[in-house]
Amino acid sequence: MRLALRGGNPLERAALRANLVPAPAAEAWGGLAVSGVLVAAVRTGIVARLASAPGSAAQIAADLGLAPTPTRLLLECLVSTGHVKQAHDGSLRLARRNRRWLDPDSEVGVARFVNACGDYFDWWRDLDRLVVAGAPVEHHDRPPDDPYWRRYILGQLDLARLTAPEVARRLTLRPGAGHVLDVGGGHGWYAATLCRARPGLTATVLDLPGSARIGREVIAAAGLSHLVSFTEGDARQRDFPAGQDVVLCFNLLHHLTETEIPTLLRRAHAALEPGGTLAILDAFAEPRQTRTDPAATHLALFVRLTSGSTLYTPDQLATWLHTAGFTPPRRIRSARIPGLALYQAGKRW
Ligand SMILES: C[S@@+](CC[C@H](N)C(=O)[O-])C[C@H]1O[C@@H](n2cnc3c(N)ncnc32)[C@H](O)[C@@H]1O
Repeated sequence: MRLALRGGNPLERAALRANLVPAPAAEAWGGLAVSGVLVAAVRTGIVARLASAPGSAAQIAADLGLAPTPTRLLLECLVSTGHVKQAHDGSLRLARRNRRWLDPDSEVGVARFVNACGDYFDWWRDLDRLVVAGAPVEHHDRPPDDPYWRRYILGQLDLARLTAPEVARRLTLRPGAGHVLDVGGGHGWYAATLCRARPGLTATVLDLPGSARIGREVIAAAGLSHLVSFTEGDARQRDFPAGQDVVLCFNLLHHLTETEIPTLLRRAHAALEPGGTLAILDAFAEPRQTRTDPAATHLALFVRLTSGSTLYTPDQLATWLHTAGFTPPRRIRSARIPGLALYQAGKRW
């Protein structure tokens, strides 16, 4: 996936190709600007307002009690990026392409993830501190009642809703599997979707208190508390409850260090019944790819910035799994899950 500066017309494209444009200046300025506009449009309620009905900039500002001129300017930015369309009479509406992603009522909406991205501004600002001193943000160390957890976990829920049905469909579980442990499961949506797809399954999510608190609310609001329960704890420090048929470990490894992961995998192995399944969903470094992927390299740096960790390679994962007592992992490919890889391994002994 490219994170690219593109010309808007043939002349601009030619100027870019001829290296007449100071691309680094445009990239340093423009990336933040596009992100800031989207985050503010969600946080101020402009996106939700546009999703409910079209309106002029003045109407939208009045309805939401916002400052008229900045609201108009922000809406003009959204029109310029194609997120919003303007009719001849000046009324504004969410562009059809973006409605499915930004409408709060859309089942695949990601507005809450956009909202969560607002937390990243401060972190990127301090990137030079990481590079100088090596000190990450450690965002999981916040107190459990910090409002950050809600933004974080609801943002992750938006992404999980996109992929959970396919993940639930593609995982192979042994017949009669009854219990799932979702380590670092946060919102619990992956576990809930799996349980709904396979009658007879129930799940426990093990997560830090700040995440578990939000996850409980998410699952209760969906009426799924009979399928998914939560237990609070640090997966690096405690054993996992025994008797599991399935252990999920989704988007957690990239928050952990090379010494923490083998221990966690040994715990997962100990918790599983014979023949049980471990499933791992995560972003991985792909050193064998000839072309470097800008989205992946930036994600690797982001992970270092936020958790002091990194993206690991599939080979590292295979070695850790082998040492912990799992069968060689089977990679489940999916075009619907860009940037993420789903692996499944069985308990070997
Ligand atoms: C990126 S989110 C992924 C949430 C969910 N598994 C998903 O894939 O959408 C990472 C989750 O791991 C949890 N987590 C991070 N460090 C943890 C730890 N040491 N013990 C337990 N959970 C942890 C976070 O609280 C968060 O819920």
